[in-house]
Formats: sequence, structure tokens, C-alpha cells
Amino acid sequence: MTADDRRDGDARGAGRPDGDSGGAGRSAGGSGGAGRPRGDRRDAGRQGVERRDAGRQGVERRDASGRQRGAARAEGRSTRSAAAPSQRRRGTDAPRRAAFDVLRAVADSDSYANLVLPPLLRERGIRGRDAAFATELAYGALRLRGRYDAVITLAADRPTDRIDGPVLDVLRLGVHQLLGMRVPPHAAVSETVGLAREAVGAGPAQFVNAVLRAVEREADWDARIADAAGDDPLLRLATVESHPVWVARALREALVAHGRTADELAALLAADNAAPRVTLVARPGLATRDELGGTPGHLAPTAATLGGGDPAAVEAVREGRAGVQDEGSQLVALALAAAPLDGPDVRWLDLCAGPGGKAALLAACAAERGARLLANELQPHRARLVEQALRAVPPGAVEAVRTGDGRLLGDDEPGGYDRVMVDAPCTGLGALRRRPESRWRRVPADVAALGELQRALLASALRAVRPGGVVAYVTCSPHVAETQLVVVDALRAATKAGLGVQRIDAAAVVRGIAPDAELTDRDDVQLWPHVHGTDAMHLTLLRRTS
Ligand SMILES: C[S@@+](CC[C@H](N)C(=O)[O-])C[C@H]1O[C@@H](n2cnc3c(N)ncnc32)[C@H](O)[C@@H]1O
Repeated sequence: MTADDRRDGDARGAGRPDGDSGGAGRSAGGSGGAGRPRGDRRDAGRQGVERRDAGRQGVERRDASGRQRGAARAEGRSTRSAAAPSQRRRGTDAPRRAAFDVLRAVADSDSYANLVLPPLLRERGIRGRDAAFATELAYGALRLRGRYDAVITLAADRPTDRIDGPVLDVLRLGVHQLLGMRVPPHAAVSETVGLAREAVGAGPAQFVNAVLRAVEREADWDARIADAAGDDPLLRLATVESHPVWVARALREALVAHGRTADELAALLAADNAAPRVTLVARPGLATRDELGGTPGHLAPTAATLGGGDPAAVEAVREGRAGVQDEGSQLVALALAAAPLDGPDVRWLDLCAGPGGKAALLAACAAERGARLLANELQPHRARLVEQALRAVPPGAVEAVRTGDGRLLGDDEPGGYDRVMVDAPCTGLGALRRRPESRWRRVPADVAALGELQRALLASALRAVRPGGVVAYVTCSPHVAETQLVVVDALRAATKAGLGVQRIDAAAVVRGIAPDAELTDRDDVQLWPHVHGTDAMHLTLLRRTS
């Protein structure tokens, strides 16, 4: 495989995961690369990728700017592989090896791909388009694992639990190149077989070769794996769209419970499989959206979507005046700040603040109004991330970053706050685009375990807010058991405890911020990737009446 082949096979929408982090972007990968047909060499030609030299077969490859390879050489690093040339011929290139190592870290150490990959790319000097390729390869293979395992089962004529983990990961990477990226088939197969030789040995490499050639030979894999899944339409869809069936079922229930239709499930699952675009937040009073470049968001007046590139290249992001934040996360924080309130509006609380994305936006809003935010977080290391996220906020607007259990705060300071954000720990089923492996890690029991914590945190928030004050209950999961059911139970428990609490029309508040937002006829708000282009954030607004 040549570097051209790999670039022609550039990712569909590769890029860094758009986290809720309040800090600058960490990934070396940029987004982009979409829209080129397989085998189209125009980009390579335009960017002068090839140059005659003394490299392998007399051709030296350069990146688009021509800098990467020279810089790597100056630093004494190989841009192709750490292997000696004789081994290199038998192995693969650095981006594919990096993607493989990420999949192994996810499998062996329960690592998070979006935490492992960026430092690994940095350490190995993989940058620019190579970094984007490695990112799309790793994240795509992880997201689409269910679909690809169904393909591999048929092509290998054996279930995937009878294939060694490392060999299976190599196969997943190969199948993603063949079916999910625009890598020319000959390159996808030969480079993946090279990776197999390098990573798992010559014997398994032959097996990898045979399986990938079978995948390449056949067409219509979606129909074949749907048929193999059986007659149940949900199971067929979950297989093709690569979701555990319990997750697909929960999402279908959530769509209906939140006023949409089960017919949308296919679009929702497909949206979960697309890499999210990087969205920035201009923290009010600290940065303007114009400073960020990109395209203005369509929901939050603070949001700008980047077409590509590294967010850390934006000065306002580096300085903490702006950050990387999903537009849905921005919208729910702005909704808490905008919710109608009688009486004083000076003390705000973020009960579950780490890593600080919403705290930074809330604190910036508070600063504009002369209010102050207390940011609470259970985990000390996440509390430090909150401090980092708040670094650009005027000191007067931050009362403190507190490390402690939010469940106790309502009793420690009853009625002490005017606005309270409960961005509760949740399954994250609304942010599957962003956390490529998470759908395979979560189990139904998580929903029940988290439900208890969510109820306790919301109960504490309702004690911590003063009568007349407002609480926002937020999750990045649309699961009914983490959203509507938690709120119903919390209202019941509050009544039992002698607190008056009423629902506020959150949809009206959100419409006041985002007039074009497509919302259902309910007083809570549920955003969706396939409708709003955001994570599936949930928002309920509650007012303490007595
Ligand atoms: C969904 S995240 C919050 C995201 C954050 N609001 C943001 O926008 O960056 C939930 C946070 O709650 C924290 N957490 C978990 N249990 C908690 C507890 N009992 N009290 C306070 N925070 C808790 C977790 O450590 C995690 O940082």
C-alpha cells in the first residue's frame, strides 16, 4: 500500500471526539476528508504528495503541507513504522498500528479510546491526515463492531468468540477499511494482512487474508447480516446499525416516550454511527462566536461548528474563554440560566460539575449578571479539570470549586441556591457517537444502579435550592429510566418530604433561546442526534415552590 492509497481512502468525517471538556482540544486529528470518491487522486495531486527521492521504491511521501515527514526525520522518528525496513515490508504503517493498539487497550485494559488515542498519536509523531486516518479507523471499528462481527462471522464461517481477541481486532480494522472507509480494497487487504503479520504472526495473517478476501468478494453485506440475525425487525436493525439490542430497544422506547415515533429508530441508530463534528462554545462575556471561526450553531447562540482542524489552534480555546462542547450541552446550560425566577438570583450551584464544560458556561453567564457559581464534583481529579475549565472566568463569579458528594449538599446548605444544575452521572446512551466503545461496555444493570444515584442527587438539589429557585435535571441519556422516571420519583419523594416542587415548561424556555428547535409537545426537552445534530441530552426544569 502506498501513502496515496491510504489518503485516497481518507476517513468519512474523521476527527477528534467532541467532548464536554472545558479545556482545549487534545487530539492531533482534524476532521474532514469527506466527500471524495474511492480512488480519486485529485487531492494527492493538488497537494503535491509525492516526490522522487531515495525512499522505498524511490518515492518519498509527504503530508499536505510537506512538513510532517521532514519534521519527523529531523526528530529521528520513522513516519512509517518503528520496524526495520526488512520487517517493515512485512508489516504495516504507523496509523494502522496505532489504531490496532487502541483497540487492544480498549479490550485489555478497559481503556477509553478517546483518552488513549490522542497521546499515542503524539508520542508516535502521527499528525495531520495520518492522525485523522488512524482516528477514523479506530473509532469506526469500535463503533461498528457489532456490524463487523456479524460480517466476520459469516465470512469466517465461525462465531467471533472462536477467534482470538487480537486477530479479531485486526479483522475489524480490515473490515472497516473495506466496508466503512474509502480505502481501495487491495490496500485494505494487503495492509491489514501486514498488520496481522506484525501484530499476531504469520499463521493468523493467512486467516486474516482469507477472511478479508471473502468480505471483499461478496456484496450486500447489510442484507446478509440482517438475514442471519433472523426475523425480529429490531434485532435485524440493531445488527446492521451496530447497537446492542437492549440499547436499540431502550432508544426506541425513549423515542416514543418523548413524543416521537418508533419509525425514527433507524435514523437515530445511523446518527450514532457518524463521527460528531467538533463544536465550540464562546463563553458569554469572554469570547465571541466570530472569534471561533467555523459555522454558527443552529440552536445555541454560543455555538460554532468547526469544519476541521484542531480546536487548540483557536486562541480563545487555549485561553479558556471558549471550549469544546456539544451544542446540546450548551443549550441545556443556557436554559437553566434563562429559566424564569422570582426573587434574588445571585448563588448558582453545579452539583456534578466535572470536567467543567457546563460549569464554565454557567459561570460566564453568572458573571454577566453579578451572580456566583459553586461547582461541586465528587472526584478530586475531575474537580481539578473544573478549575482548569473555569480559569478564564472572572474570579468574582466563582464562589469555589468544591470536592464532595453532591448527595449531601442539600442537607449541608438547605435552600442556599437560586439556580442548581444536576448534570447527573448516566449511561451516556445519548452520546454514543462520541464514545466509540461505550455501547459495548454498558449493561442493562447500569441503568438501575445509576438510577439510584440520579434520584439521590436530584433530591439533594431540590433541598439545596431555595423556594422560588430553579433546578435543571440533565442527562446525556434519553433512557426513560434515567429521565422521566427519575423526575417522577423525585417529585413524589419531594412531596413526601414536605417540599413543594412544580415542573417548568422547559420547552418554552428552550424555544426562547432556539426558536427553530424542533421540540415535541412536552414540558421537558429531549434532543436527538438525528433531529438536532446534538447528543441526546435530556432537560427537565423544576421550581421549588415551598
Ligand atoms: C455527566 S458528568 C457532568 C458533566 C459536567 N456537568 C460537564 O458539563 O462537564 C457527571 C459528573 O458527576 C460526578 N459525580 C458522580 N457522583 C457524584 C456525586 N455523588 N456527587 C457529585 N458529583 C458526582 C462524576 O464524577 C462526573 O464528573
